[in-house]
Amino acid sequence: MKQMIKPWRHVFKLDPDREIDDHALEAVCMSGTDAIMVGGSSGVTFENTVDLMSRVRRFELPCVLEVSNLEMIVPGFDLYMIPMVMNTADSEWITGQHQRAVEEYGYMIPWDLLVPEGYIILNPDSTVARLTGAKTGLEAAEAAAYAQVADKLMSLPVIYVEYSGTFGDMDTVKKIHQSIQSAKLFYGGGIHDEETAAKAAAVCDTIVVGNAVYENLEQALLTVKAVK
Ligand SMILES: CC(C)=CCC/C(C)=C/CC/C(C)=C/CC/C(C)=C/CC/C(C)=C/CC/C(C)=C/CC/C(C)=C/COP(=O)(O)OP(=O)(O)O
Ligand SMILES: O=P(O)(O)OC[C@@H](O)CO
Ligand SMILES: [Mg+2]
Repeated sequence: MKQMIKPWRHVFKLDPDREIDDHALEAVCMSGTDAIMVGGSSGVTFENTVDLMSRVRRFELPCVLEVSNLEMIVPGFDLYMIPMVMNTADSEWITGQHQRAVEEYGYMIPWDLLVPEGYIILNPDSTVARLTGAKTGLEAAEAAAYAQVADKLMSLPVIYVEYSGTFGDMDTVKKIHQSIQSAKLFYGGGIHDEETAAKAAAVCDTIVVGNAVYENLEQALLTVKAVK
């Protein structure tokens, strides 16, 4: 099951805390994207997550949950992506919440469906950077070293370079990509049209498009074309 992420080149990330009408949701799900990732850094609850999952489930593409709090865990997703923030000193976001989740869910956890992600958060102005106390002012070599810790020491299957809200430094993403061996590199942040999609797709395995869906859907849909 976990292998399903390997060929993904394009993912739309939908936020349960934001409105999307049926017409827009259909366009996103029928766009040719490889998967829908459900997630967000704030305002995500059990209710709004169930609602979005059941609407996405009308379409035939993979639908995965990116877990950012314990309240949003809903059964029925294809996979559960579990962020572990590499560049924070606050262990709460590396193993702390995870330890409590395992304690709480215990034997119910479908381990085969869990995909840990080594998160490297690089936009200092993002909600997620503030929330996790991420050390964002990294040189490319420093970021690449975090990526190698995730890939070569911790054997995480996914490294996620997160510039949520802004288009990042593609040289840094490229250096990270060149430095890793086994993990798949996801990039997200500020991809809003075909051009930014193509630039990001050239330096990572999988691009993730979030806010653009809500800000300019027509342009957001063109990001699929850039990687296919
Ligand atoms: C029966 C059944 C299905 C059981 C469920 C099994 C399961 C999934 C068990 C849990 C196992 C487990 C170990 C869970 C971990 C729990 C947890 C809360 C971990 C913490 C994760 C973490 C580090 C969160 C920090 C925030 C983060 C990295 C969020 C990722 C999403 C993100 C960056 C969104 C960006 O948000 P966006 O909305 O774009 O931001 P803006 O507001 O700035 O736009
Ligand atoms: O919303 P954007 O900036 O596209 O970022 C996508 C994703 O990486 C957010 O977690
Ligand atoms: Mg967002």
